[in-house]
Amino acid sequence: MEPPPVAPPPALALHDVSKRYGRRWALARLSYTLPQGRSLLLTGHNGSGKTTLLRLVATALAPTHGRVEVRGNDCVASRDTVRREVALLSHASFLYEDLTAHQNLVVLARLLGMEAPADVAGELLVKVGLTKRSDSPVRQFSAGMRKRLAIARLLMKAPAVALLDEPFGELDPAGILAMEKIIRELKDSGVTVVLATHLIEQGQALCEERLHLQEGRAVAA
Ligand SMILES: Nc1ncnc2c1ncn2[C@@H]1O[C@H](COP(=O)(O)OP(=O)(O)OP(=O)(O)O)[C@@H](O)[C@H]1O
Repeated sequence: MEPPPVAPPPALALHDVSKRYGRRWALARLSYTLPQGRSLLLTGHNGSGKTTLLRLVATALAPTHGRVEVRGNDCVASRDTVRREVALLSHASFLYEDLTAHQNLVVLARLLGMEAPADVAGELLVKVGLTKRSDSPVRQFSAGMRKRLAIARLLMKAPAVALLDEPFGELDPAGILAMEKIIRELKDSGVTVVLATHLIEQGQALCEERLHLQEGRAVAA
């Protein structure tokens, strides 16, 4: 008789995670498991720890105590593996200011070893509604345009886990609709979405699970 199939590791696992900045605990003894195939809405007031948690998962920070795992890989011990699987859309957009939108995406496409970088870049600019400004340098971009270009970068990376920190911030109504569509498409293609937002209605419509933080602890929403 065949042995029973091995269950896939969770998309995300937090094992008693704490993070301290100086004397301030931003996260305190957080444990949580997100099964594969589910998406997570992260809520909480300003300063409750959402960005800190996303940065731990993205391996931009290490926990002070405890362990964070992405698809069974420890975010500290297997940092390079995790980095290949996650992408973070954050307040800092990591764009080359003097390059155009199109050039920014071409640079990334080359780094990722893609064939036809210019074509891939062009298609993504259509998707995020930036074709009219594709040849403008990023330093001339508004906050919302930067957000659109940042999500194009994330899509190009095609991560298994997409970490979205306030993806709707700075976007106009059409941009919010476009972002919702992009998030739905990510989910439909099997990407795990972790979405931190103050727009709870939008977030609940997109995510099956919710984790609400209060002063770095998980509490009932
Ligand atoms: N680099 C840092 N140095 C010191 N303290 C920090 C740093 N980053 C965050 N903090 C503190 O950690 C706590 C959690 O901050 P965090 O940015 O994770 O919250 P947040 O839930 O994302 O807030 P917001 O909704 O305002 O984006 C806050 O008390 C904040 O002041």
